[in-house]
Amino acid sequence: MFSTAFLDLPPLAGAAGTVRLPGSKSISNRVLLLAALASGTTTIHDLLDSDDTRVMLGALRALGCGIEPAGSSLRITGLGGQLPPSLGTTLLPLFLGNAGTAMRPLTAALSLLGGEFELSGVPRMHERPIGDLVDALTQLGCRIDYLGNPGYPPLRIHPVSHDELALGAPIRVRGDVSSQFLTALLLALPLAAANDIVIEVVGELISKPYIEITLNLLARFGITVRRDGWERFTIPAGSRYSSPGEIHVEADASSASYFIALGAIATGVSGQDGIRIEGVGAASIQGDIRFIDAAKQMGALVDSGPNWLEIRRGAWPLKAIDLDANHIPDAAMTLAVMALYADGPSLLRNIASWRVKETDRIDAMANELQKLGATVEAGPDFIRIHPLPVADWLPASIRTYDDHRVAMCFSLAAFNPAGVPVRILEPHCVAKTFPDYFETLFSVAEASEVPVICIDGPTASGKGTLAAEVARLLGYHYLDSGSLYRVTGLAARRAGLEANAANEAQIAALAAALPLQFTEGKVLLAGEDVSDDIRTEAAGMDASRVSALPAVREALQDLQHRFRRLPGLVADGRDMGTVIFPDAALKVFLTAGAAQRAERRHKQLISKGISTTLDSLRSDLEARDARDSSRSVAPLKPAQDARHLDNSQLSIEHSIDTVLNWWQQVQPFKSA
Ligand SMILES: O=C(O)C1=C[C@@H](OP(=O)(O)O)[C@@H](O)[C@H](O)C1
Ligand SMILES: C=C(OP(=O)(O)O)C(=O)O
Repeated sequence: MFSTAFLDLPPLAGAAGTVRLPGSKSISNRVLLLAALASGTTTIHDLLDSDDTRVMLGALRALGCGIEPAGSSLRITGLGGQLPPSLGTTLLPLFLGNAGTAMRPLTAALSLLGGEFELSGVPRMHERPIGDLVDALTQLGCRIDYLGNPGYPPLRIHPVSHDELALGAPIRVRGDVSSQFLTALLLALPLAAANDIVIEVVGELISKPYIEITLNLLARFGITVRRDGWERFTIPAGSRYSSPGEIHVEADASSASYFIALGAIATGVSGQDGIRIEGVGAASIQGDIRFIDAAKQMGALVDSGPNWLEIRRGAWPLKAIDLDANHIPDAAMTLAVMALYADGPSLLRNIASWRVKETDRIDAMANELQKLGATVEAGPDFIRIHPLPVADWLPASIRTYDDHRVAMCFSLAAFNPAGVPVRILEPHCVAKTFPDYFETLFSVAEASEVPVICIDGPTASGKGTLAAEVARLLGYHYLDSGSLYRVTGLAARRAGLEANAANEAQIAALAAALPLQFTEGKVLLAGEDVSDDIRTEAAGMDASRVSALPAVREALQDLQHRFRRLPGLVADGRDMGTVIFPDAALKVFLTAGAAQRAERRHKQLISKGISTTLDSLRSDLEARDARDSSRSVAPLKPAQDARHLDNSQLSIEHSIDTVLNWWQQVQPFKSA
């Protein structure tokens, strides 16, 4: 996951390949709750691991459910419809983040389970309505207090015995603000179904397909709800949750919408065409699978099987769409960005519920689309988006409002024909349902040019620390080119290859494919931390022998180029800006006086228990500088277009700020 303050997406040129998507949020949280209410154990395969499921799991654990890993799956031991006596009458506070699928169903279930609970969430959760559900439950005899604003969480739930509940008359619930209120009642009321329980929906039910998910999963847990249209639902007398034993979670169809759109928008790359999505297919039980119909209407070519989808670009520009999107409220946000690439204005109607989700999504989408340059009209329950001509695209910093879907759908704007980059602020909000969204996008997308920052400089100038930190703050990859010969030497030694000309081709092949990663100050070779192994005297000797082999030098050059991957690279070394990445957008030549560098190295060595003198270190450094800058191959010299940074008197923070400021200066973004 990207935990950076912002993530810059360079203009993306194309995309192709296969993605396997994480589990459905709506299915995961329903199955977790049903497994918790049932007796016995349920093994859940392919469960989503994200903020929304973590808060649900945290709550279930606090309620006394058994939760243990079973390989890559999760085994839940249910409560059998009863809270453990150990919970007693003490107040149990439960924090549910911003998960509607946890807050609403748990409110209903806990009201019927008995016990004292306090349910709260993030500030936005306290602005998301729950009054219609609380009204339905209080009408039944449940006791729920508002701890903040009436109609909204946080809530205090008090115990009531089932004898006190008025279950004889139909329970009326409004369905026109959120379908999750009805879902919550359907999931929880089997707890009290001594007789038939009837639920009547007041007002036009929205987001209907989510009710179908609920009914489908209830059936998997042994409860068959009778349905009369969308107005009346009957939970039969004697209904009991019975675990299916094992259950698989489909991949998330709403998450699939970004990749379906990607297939519709992007041209292929390197001879490959189209996006294949695995884990969800046309037969999905999720309503958002109907996004494929909208995508097809806009021109996408879609093939599908039971558990996969394949999407290719068809019509281009896309065809404008006019759609009642009430049945796909989440995925429809993706259409709003696709509309930028259409042949006329697109209208998404009947989407008033957007205003009470993670943020006011109608306002958020209108604001951010306008920042890209688009003309947008919005009203209480619609949004109309005009396509964006090539010349009108602006490089924008997209505010994400702590809304995962805003972050994900705006990434699609990086495919703009104008070649402008897109900045996504607070990209970590995707953790709500798809923590590795951007990594997944980068695994199939290709940029015409991946940005590179080069930091070159003499030994002990602090370039490694500076470069690694700049990379971390930007979410970029990091290349410590100075360690490459050492790692190659080590890899050759481990493969039993003496570092000599006879083994040159083999060592070069090894070097070309080194599975290397530089993270958190460590050098990882195939995931193993070799930071100390490459610093030994012997490793130094091996390094200098392999570096004398021309084929190895060439292979390492290719390897270094391959570090240039989305979303960007910070490379440190001696010839990054001059030889390896001459087209880098920012080159920094980092220096410090020999005295300061000797002092830093001295401190470093002392801390490792190695004794040495400042004077000898300083003369070694000066001799090495002279050798480095006079050698014929890739001498240490600043690139012509490098910016010089002498950090002799600067703190590391100051150096980092300087480089980041320079980086901002070469970016086209205006502030958010
Ligand atoms: O029941 C569910 O799993 C959901 C129902 C929908 O909410 P509304 O019914 O409030 O539209 C949807 O937006 C949400 O992401 C998940
Ligand atoms: C509306 C959403 O979430 P929630 O389940 O919290 O309602 C969503 O995921 O788009």
